[in-house]
Amino acid sequence: MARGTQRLIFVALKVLAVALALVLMVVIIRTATFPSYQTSPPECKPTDPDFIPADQDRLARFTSAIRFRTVSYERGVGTPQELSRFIQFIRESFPTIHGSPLVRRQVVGNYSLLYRVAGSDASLQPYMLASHLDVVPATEEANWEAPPFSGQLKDGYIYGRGTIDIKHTLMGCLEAVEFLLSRGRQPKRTLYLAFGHDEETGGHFGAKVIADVLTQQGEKMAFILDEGTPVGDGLLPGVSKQVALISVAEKGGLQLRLEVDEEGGHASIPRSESAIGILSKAISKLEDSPHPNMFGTGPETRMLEYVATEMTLPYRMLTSNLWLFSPLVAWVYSRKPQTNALARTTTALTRFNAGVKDNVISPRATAVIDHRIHPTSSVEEVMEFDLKVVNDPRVKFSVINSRQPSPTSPYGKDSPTYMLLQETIQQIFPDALVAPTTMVGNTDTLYYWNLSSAIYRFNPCVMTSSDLPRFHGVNERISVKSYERAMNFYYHLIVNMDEPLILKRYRHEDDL
Ligand SMILES: CCCCCCCC/C=C\CCCCCCCC(=O)N[C@@H](Cc1ccccc1)C(=O)O
Ligand SMILES: [Zn+2]
Ligand SMILES: [Zn+2]
Repeated sequence: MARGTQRLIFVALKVLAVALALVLMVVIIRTATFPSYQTSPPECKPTDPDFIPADQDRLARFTSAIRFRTVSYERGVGTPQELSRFIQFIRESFPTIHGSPLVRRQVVGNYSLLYRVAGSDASLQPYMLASHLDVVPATEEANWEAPPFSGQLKDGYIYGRGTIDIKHTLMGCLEAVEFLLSRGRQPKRTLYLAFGHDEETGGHFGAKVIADVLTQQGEKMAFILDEGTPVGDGLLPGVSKQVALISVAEKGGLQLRLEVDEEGGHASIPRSESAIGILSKAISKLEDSPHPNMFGTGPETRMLEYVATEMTLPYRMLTSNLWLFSPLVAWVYSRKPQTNALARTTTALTRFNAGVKDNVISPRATAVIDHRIHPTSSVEEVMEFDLKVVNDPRVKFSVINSRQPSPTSPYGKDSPTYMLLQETIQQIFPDALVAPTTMVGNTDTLYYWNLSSAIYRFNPCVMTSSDLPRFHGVNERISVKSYERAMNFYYHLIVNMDEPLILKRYRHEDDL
């Protein structure tokens, strides 16, 4: 090798070594100095004078609520009589709310409830706590440890459909307001309680109508809090502490029907391709072609940064240096369904129908695909992607339902409402970190976009990964302690909203 070439290689190696040393230094410095986003407000204790205990009466009210079979089956098909009975039960169970001159109650869309609790200072913008009255059906009843509509108490847990989705927040909000009013207190800021009756089938006749009513009344909310992500225990890799996840955005949705119509006929004289075969190839292509991994562009990235300082060293190093390791973390995210759902638009094949008889070639095959769209993508982008992937004019696409991803609500120290939520969560869950994230399922908040630019989705309940299948699944349950925390969470949120110290600390948005 010529001496000139040798020298060049030597210099190149030296430059590379210096560059690597510099990168390593930056990685170490960032790991050591990465900021903490957590706060430590005073903990809420059972000895506090304004602690709401899960006493016999409150537990009896909650278990009774679980016994109402307020099931939604499909769009427009629910259980109207049971909803009416449940509404009557609510009316009788919370006498202070329903007798208070401060409270106006409206039944909206026949079965949804909208309460307005008048604040003492009309100059302050109101806010809204949302939940829903309906539940999904309970299947596999025989596999439940206690019947799904029993509200049975077993080993410290209340069993039943709706215990974590979402009658605990519905009843929790009502208990909090009842407690507040029965102590003769009036909030400074007006608050709304909005309870839709068909969230589980898209909210078309409940939340949508609530939103119309509020829009007609010209209301704008300082913030809205609806059902959402839980306090995760062991859900985030590399974090041993619990992490309360506040969803500051919600994925969009695109439900597509795919249809192939071909000639059918006798199974003894088949053609080379059938409707079933053509459709199978199309959906198999879609399943094999995931939408791009968007890690690094949405709240899923910030979620990691919010807990970075509490992570084990390898994770902490990666998370504090996403400028370098983002592709690696994106790959890690794609490996598990829960994190994969946060990082990209997902594709779920939910229905496949064809054929009527063993020896008849079906002239028709249909399938349904349920996409959940990443906050940085759109319905149009997803449609275009799918058409390109399938690339077969024999496969007809039609849209069953679509919703764009939500706007992202403000979060972090610059947002007083987010900080109010964070601090309230840490009062009730003192061991938990708090982080923003994206809601991968959909909620009634879709209809509330025009009412507020600060919409949050949170479920005040600790959940491990083994609890997640209980959502819409078998053995849905909540511990008595968790229900107690839910009631106190809403009560403290209401009180904190009027607490000058907390507001002063973060006050620099006009709406607060
Ligand atoms: C590190 C990862 C942490 C991620 C944690 C994820 C925790 C997930 C927690 C809860 C998920 C379950 C709650 C989902 C509730 C969504 C409510 C729902 O099912 N909505 C329906 C709405 C709908 C829309 C259109 C037609 C019918 C119904 C839905 O999304 O399908
Ligand atoms: Zn729900
Ligand atoms: Zn649900």
